[in-house]
Amino acid sequence: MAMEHRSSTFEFVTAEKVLSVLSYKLLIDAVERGLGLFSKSKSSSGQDANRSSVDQPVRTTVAVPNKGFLGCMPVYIEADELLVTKLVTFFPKNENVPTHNAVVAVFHANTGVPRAFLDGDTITTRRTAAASVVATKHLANGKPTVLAILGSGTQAASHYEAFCETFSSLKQVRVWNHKPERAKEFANKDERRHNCVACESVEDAVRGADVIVTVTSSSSPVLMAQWVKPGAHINGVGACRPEWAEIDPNLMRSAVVYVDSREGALQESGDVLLSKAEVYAEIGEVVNGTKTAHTDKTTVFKSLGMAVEDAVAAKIVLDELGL
Ligand SMILES: NC(=O)C1=CN([C@@H]2O[C@H](COP(=O)(O)OP(=O)(O)OC[C@H]3O[C@@H](n4cnc5c(N)ncnc54)[C@H](O)[C@@H]3O)[C@@H](O)[C@H]2O)C=CC1
Ligand SMILES: O=C(O)C1=NCCCC1
Repeated sequence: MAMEHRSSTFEFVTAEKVLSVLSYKLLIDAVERGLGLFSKSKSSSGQDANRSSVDQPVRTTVAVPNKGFLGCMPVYIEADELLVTKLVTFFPKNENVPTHNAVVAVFHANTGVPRAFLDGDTITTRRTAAASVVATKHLANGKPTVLAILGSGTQAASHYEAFCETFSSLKQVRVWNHKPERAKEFANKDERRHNCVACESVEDAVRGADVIVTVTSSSSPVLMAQWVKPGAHINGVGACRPEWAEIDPNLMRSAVVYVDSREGALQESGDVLLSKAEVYAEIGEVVNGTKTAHTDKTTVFKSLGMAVEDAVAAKIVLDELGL
């Protein structure tokens, strides 16, 4: 009987349904608030009326040797009564199926009963780009006109969309891929990409760019310090393993480094760990006004991805669909 009750109470929300309601307009504001709540939860005392309680341990992973990993990303956000976990796999060598696959499970916070399961690929794709937009809004030096994207996969596409939608000042988007034909395919995908040009080298793509996004599956640095314009802002989105890096260690050490979670970065980010760069702040601390946005300096936002971002995205989907 209990099983019958359960199976009739939770829904599976497909990728199509998620995409139909998860707009960047809603998502960027929600992710910004989520990042702020996450950083506030650790900095204020239990007596503080403005305290927010977000319980989000660092992602746990199990490896499948020479293939990939399964990550488990739980969170509880007291303010929203959200009890959520994402299960995500990353198999970078996949050829004919996506490299990332995920489901997001939402539970009723007062009973622990399952409420809904959502396609997690679409949530991961969009909320990651939304987090980069939030960091760029706070850390870019003025209105960006040139964006460089290194990598041309799923995240490249979502970052392209989210950035073009948010920053009307953008005049040119340059894209690079280690397989040049893939950069050309990306730039020529459809007429909406009229402002997009494929570049032969990373240097051609990033020279003079105001904002750079690294979204590759590379395990060694692709973005070199000497090519980056002083004052540029970089969103480092790939390299989610402690032994992987996408960004020149000299660039990591000379830039002001922001992260999504300090604890996460110190466990998972090869860009931070291998370079021994100092982490200046969490981006949520900038959102909360407790740390400075050094917009006049070269800045790096090292993003690893957080459950709090998945949870606020899931909330938008459930609210919009009335579930
Ligand atoms: N920070 C976050 O929240 C998240 C980070 N990611 C990471 O972002 C990166 C991109 O993810 P997706 O676009 O979904 O993956 P994808 O598999 O769709 O694209 C990967 C891109 O990297 C390129 N690439 C592969 N090997 C390379 C190499 N050795 N050098 C340079 N480029 C190489 C591929 O050609 C492709 O353009 C991955 O590292 C992924 O793990 C993904 C999701 C969330
Ligand atoms: O936050 C996520 O989701 C992921 N981050 C790093 C790569 C796997 C998925």
